[in-house]
Amino acid sequence: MTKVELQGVGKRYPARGRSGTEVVAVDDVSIDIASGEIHAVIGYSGAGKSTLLRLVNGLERATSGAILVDGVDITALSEAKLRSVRSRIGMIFQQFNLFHSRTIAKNVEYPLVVAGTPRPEREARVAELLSFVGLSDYAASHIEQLSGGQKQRVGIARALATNPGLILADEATSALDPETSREVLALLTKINRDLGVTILLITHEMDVVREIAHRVTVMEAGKAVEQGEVFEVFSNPKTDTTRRFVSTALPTEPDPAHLRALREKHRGKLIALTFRDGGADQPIVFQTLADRGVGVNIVHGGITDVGGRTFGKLTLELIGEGVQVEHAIAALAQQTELEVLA
Ligand SMILES: Nc1ncnc2c1ncn2[C@@H]1O[C@H](COP(=O)(O)OP(=O)(O)OP(=O)(O)O)[C@@H](O)[C@H]1O
Repeated sequence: MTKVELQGVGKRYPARGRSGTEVVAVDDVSIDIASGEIHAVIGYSGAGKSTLLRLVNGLERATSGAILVDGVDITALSEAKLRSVRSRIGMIFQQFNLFHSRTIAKNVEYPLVVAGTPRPEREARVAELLSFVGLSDYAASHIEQLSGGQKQRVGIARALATNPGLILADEATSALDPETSREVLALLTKINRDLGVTILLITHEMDVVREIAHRVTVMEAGKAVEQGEVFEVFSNPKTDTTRRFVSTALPTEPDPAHLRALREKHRGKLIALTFRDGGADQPIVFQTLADRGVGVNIVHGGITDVGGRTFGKLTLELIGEGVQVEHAIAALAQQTELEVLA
């Protein structure tokens, strides 16, 4: 279990050539990652996620701020001391970064060889790791004989070899299909839960965050623009960037063009209701409408799970006499978050 604290971290790259300008890849980012937490950093291309990850494993030096790994500021360490910190950090990559000329067992064994672990111990550990990731039968196979999901399992076994307290995952599932992604995410969840390993992952996929992260930082142009528990951040987004991520994976309100199309088709009053854990649920809403003799069509949206909690938006068409519909809207507004759309 490892705790990571980023305190006002910045990374600037000097201008390239005469006419170039300095690049601020990471700009005053602070993140507290508790021991045993799965923390996701989400952002679009160029937001600074990869740079941030390289700063945490010490492959690059921050130009400002402090990065404390279990209380030790790695920005101030010598290269030799940094290597020792790095040996307690496992890395997982989008393109797996495996040795194609070696067997699966040899790939997993590699960090143990580097760490100087004696051979009998290494062999036992490799067998244990392959069993943990469900690849015991593939020890003697070569990388090209494996599917993408299996390759990532080898990557994960290798990352776990030296018993790290922290795993850094760089777009670990971006190269995989949705089904295989879910299996790999389930394995990461198991590692976190059963072994207590802290995980810092970077991604541009909202589904990854929704499925496994406890807390999230949204990055944009090098800055951390939102941060907190996954449910809190995504059920109540404050920035356009976060709203755009939410709309890729969660049912939200129709955009203006879609709303116009809905309006063409549905002549009744259109309202959007927000459902969240602890709030009014659907039976109450539909009962309220039925009690007032108001008919209803669900025309857009859905309900899903965010960080293990219910969240969603439904756009409804209300059908009935004007005054009944107005009364129904007033009653619903008492029970749940409601917006009259058109
Ligand atoms: N070594 C470097 N030298 C100069 N600029 C760099 C360097 N590495 C990254 N950058 C710049 O820093 C910014 C952030 O890049 P970074 O790769 O960290 O973003 P990202 O969010 O990981 O995006 P992607 O998912 O596309 O990798 C970009 O403008 C990028 O061009």
